[in-house]
Amino acid sequence: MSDFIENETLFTEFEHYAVKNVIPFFSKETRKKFETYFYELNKWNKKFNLISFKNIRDLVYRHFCDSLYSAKAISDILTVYRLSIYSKRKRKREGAGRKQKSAESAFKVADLGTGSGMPGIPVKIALPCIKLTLIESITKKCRFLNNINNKLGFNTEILNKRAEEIGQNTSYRQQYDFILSRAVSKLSPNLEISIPLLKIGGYFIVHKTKKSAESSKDGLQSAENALKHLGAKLERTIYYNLPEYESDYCILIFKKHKDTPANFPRKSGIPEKNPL
Ligand SMILES: C[S@@+](CC[C@H](N)C(=O)[O-])C[C@H]1O[C@@H](n2cnc3c(N)ncnc32)[C@H](O)[C@@H]1O
Repeated sequence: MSDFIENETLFTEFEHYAVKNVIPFFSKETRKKFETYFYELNKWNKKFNLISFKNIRDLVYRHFCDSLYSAKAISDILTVYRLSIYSKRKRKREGAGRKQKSAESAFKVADLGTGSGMPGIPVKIALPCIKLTLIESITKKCRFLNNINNKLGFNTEILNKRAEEIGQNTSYRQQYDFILSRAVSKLSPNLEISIPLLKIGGYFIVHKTKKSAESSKDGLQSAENALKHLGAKLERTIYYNLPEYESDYCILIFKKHKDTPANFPRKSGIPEKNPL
């Protein structure tokens, strides 16, 4: 019972924080889905060690809240193009045309190196109309992803493969509007496995700490060559803090402006071992 009250209070705090700082729309359904994800992650993590978190506050703030900043980045980008992703329900009520609705729900988003679903699952909870693909090379994590996909009633595509392989497959190459990535690798290899999946004009949204984005070894400076080869440019950086954490966080948003040459991504492991 005390666990239940503790979780209820935590989720109410989380909801208030999210609505004030990250996403404007948090329905009862949104909360229920986050609770289901929280419950399933706690249950599976005991057996399969899918993700590290110190306690339940850490799971909710450092993982869920942080992931929601990817949803904010997507909706900010779409707002610039006057395509509010939150408006689908409102337009439905108002009886808007079928053509407009199908255009909005056609955004294809992939989370590359998603692990136990972050940031992809929180983003799909916040923005249910996106078409989501989760890419993860470890099978036990994909088993969890299949389970949570069913529990949440989503029709997410789950690819249990290396991103290098997917990036050379014509069914996936240059097919996505947004690629998301969090804690997968250093910036240059992360760009090499992500940018080939984007359509021209698509966005790569990557979570970093401010410190790592600015570091000469891992950060933006070290990725200049990769960006030139891959045909992408840094468009924008969003800085933010998370409640209870001292680090400064940021999201780097890159835009793809031309075709990626056919030799990228290179074979599995090479982008990491021998960064561009
Ligand atoms: C540190 S975890 C982060 C997981 C998740 N993004 C998060 O923020 O909690 C990195 C994940 O990326 C996956 N990964 C790393 N390189 C990959 C690749 N080339 N293709 C597919 N998955 C990859 C790993 O298996 C691992 O599950």
